[in-house]
Amino acid sequence: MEKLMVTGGRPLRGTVQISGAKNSAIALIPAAILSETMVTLDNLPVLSDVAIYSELLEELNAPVIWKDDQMIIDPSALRSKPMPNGNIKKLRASYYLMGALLGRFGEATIGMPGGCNFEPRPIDQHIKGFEALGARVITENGSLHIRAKELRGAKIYLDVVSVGATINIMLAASRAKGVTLIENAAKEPEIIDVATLLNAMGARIKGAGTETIRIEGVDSMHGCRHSIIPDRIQAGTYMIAAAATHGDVVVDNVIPKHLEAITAKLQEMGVQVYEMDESIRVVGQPEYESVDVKALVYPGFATDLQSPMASLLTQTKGVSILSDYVYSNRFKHVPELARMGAKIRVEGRSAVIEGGKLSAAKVKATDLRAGAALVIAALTVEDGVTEITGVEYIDRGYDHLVSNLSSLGAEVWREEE
Ligand SMILES: CC(=O)N[C@H]1[C@@H](OP(=O)(O)OP(=O)(O)OC[C@H]2O[C@@H](n3ccc(=O)[nH]c3=O)[C@H](O)[C@@H]2O)O[C@H](CO)[C@@H](O)[C@@H]1O
Ligand SMILES: C=C(OP(=O)(O)O)C(=O)O
Repeated sequence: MEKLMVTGGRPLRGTVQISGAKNSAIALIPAAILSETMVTLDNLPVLSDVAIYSELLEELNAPVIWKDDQMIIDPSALRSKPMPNGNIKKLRASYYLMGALLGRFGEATIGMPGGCNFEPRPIDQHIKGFEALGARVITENGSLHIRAKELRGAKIYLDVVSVGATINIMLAASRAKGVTLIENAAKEPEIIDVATLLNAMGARIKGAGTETIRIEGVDSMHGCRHSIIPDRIQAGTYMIAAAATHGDVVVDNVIPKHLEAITAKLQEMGVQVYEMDESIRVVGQPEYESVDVKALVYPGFATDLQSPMASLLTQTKGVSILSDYVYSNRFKHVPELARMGAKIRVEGRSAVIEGGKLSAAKVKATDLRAGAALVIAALTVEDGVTEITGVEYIDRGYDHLVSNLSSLGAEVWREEE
């Protein structure tokens, strides 16, 4: 196991290139198995979740060629197989194999997903969707057994706006007979990205990115080439890090529209943010106003940026309230930030954060974005070296983190624990 070492106190300066979105990639890879011929994905991020997913496809007899930021998936000899354990447990998005295998074979046996379990993350809306499409779903020995004699289009109203359920239902419904309507669908950019790939593979999906998605099932799907959208969460993390270190950073290869909520919040604090065509420049200032932030579903402030934002809010001159309306208890970073001297406490679904200087400490990343929060906090520390363990979580979502931060002038390195 490795740990991350950070000597902070240096403003980040320069340009950072953002890779493709993790949350798209790990939905697009399983989506590819709905095709009978080869699918090529470009702008793929180099992340542990992507590596695990490519192994999952190999297990299903779909060979994968992955070089740099391109993956070629050959699902022509794909076979249906129960996948109760192993790699399935290593990532959250393994649940997309439920929808994809159900669509392709009318059956799937998949273990309960793993990944970042910062709080219970039910999948009842996924199950409700599969059942509405005519599948029988049984939970046994920690796996879901999903079978359908025939998948039939249906109208599905999601009780909770869920990214995963929206995508999983889209996957299965693409190969159902007739029309499926998903009402109260999630609107995240990654959902549009998945619909774009599926349509290029021959699906008939309309309305992705709105709260009603219409899917007309098709009998067969074919290969295509697709370029993954930029990772708005990685981009937002670098924007926050630039502000927290009072630096000046151009975050390149992004879709500024996807970053409007974080841009607006940084500007409200007094950070200068300039939007360009495919990049955003963040110019830090000596002092920041405290602000209140509410994490919501898209286009609201992303919950995945809530923990990194907590670190920035320790650098203001007042008291900020950071609430999460997607996850009620996503605050595992709070005790770790407190170890670094942050005046922070949890009240209900909010963190109350009083500005003040942080100090170096030994801290632990307990999940992906909690890890990002600790890296940002460590970058602000003026004296000493911060040690961050649990780097394997950070590697789920940030590729080239050490080289990216180093090229921006940070002193960051990895060491064996
Ligand atoms: C792989 C991936 O894309 N992960 C993202 C995805 O996770 P994921 O798709 O798992 O998150 P959801 O959008 O489903 O979850 C949103 C909320 O709905 C609840 N819920 C969800 C499904 C369900 O069946 N029942 C239910 O109650 C969850 O507990 C949560 O409170 O969206 C989250 C919310 O933007 C992000 O934090 C994750 O980074
Ligand atoms: C929670 C996250 O991912 P996952 O849903 O894959 O655990 C995240 O990306 O912040």
